[in-house]
Amino acid sequence: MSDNRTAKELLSVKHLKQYFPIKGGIFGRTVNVVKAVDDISFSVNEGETVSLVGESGCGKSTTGRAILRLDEPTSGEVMFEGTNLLALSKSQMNRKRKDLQMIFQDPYASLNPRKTAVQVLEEAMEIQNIVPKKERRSRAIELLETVGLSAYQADRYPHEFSGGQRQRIGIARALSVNPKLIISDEAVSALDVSIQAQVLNLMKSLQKEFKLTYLFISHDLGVVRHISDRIIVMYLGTIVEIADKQSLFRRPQHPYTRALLSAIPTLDPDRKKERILLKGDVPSPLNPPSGCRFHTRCMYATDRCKSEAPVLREAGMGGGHQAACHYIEEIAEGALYSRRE
Ligand SMILES: Nc1ncnc2c1ncn2[C@@H]1O[C@H](COP(=O)(O)OP(=O)(O)OP(=O)(O)O)[C@@H](O)[C@H]1O
Repeated sequence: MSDNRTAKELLSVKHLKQYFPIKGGIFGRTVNVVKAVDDISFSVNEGETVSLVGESGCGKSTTGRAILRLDEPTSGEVMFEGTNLLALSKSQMNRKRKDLQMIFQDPYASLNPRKTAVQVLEEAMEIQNIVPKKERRSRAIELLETVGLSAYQADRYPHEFSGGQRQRIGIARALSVNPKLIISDEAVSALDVSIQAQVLNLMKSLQKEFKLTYLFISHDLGVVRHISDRIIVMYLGTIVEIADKQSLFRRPQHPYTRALLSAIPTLDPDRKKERILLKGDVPSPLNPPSGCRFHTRCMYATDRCKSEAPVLREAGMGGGHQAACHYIEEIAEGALYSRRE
């Protein structure tokens, strides 16, 4: 966990936009645009775990992919150790990828079925040319052991491993190039709950051992609660709230965050909470609502929310807690009542 007094910024995303053109007609013209990520800014400090959460389609994966330039962002800046990644040439960016690795939800899809575990890691080291050829195999085996696999499993193929073990290989592959930042995109979502906990604990211990920084993408607030230092809540391509984990869970400020948190089951009978049901589905990013994007589902929305987009501003008890809502104070004081039956 990072200490704010000594925190050093590793990644800073500024006004990032990712619009995907939708082509149509016989001439393949752009007929519409998906605003998957629409002007978001945030930073991640060295050694920190910052999570991006929100419902499916809110732009979490798109943000991760844009940072790594797996898709070229429409505009904005991605500052990594003071260098704007979006201004690098393709070959400079390829070299930089050593420092920024991504792990995915489905390691089976991202592992070559014809390569053994050890070959997967050797290949990653070869691409980045970081370990002399004759040392790669022993380094790969060492890494497999670091992530909890055994040397005798090194020459097995992906299909010979369980889902959790494959994710461990995915993590070892990311580690094999000595990254500084790991972007984890729903890395434990496909695993059974008990295996999820093991992989999350492994990620935590690797973070300490290798001084890693994580950007952790997940739709699951239970998982995010386990691993995060700070949490960023996204809704329809925008950020609605940023806070450290304790502040977010104890004092959520945005009506959307309140609704998300109210859906987490609690085992404590003294802390029964009222479930806030969100009406309707998430609108399409092809045609996002005017003003505050959440206004169509917000029980507090006024005419102002329909026309004026709120900006992120200090909320709650301060300390970096920010939310984008016109009525943070009124909602907190209970002065605004639900406008919907
Ligand atoms: N290459 C693309 N072309 C067109 N639209 C895209 C593309 N990639 C993503 N989108 C759209 O952008 C929006 C955001 O998608 P994204 O995958 O980032 O969401 P997410 O929050 O990660 O959700 P999920 O967990 O379901 O992947 C969605 O509406 C998605 O359909």
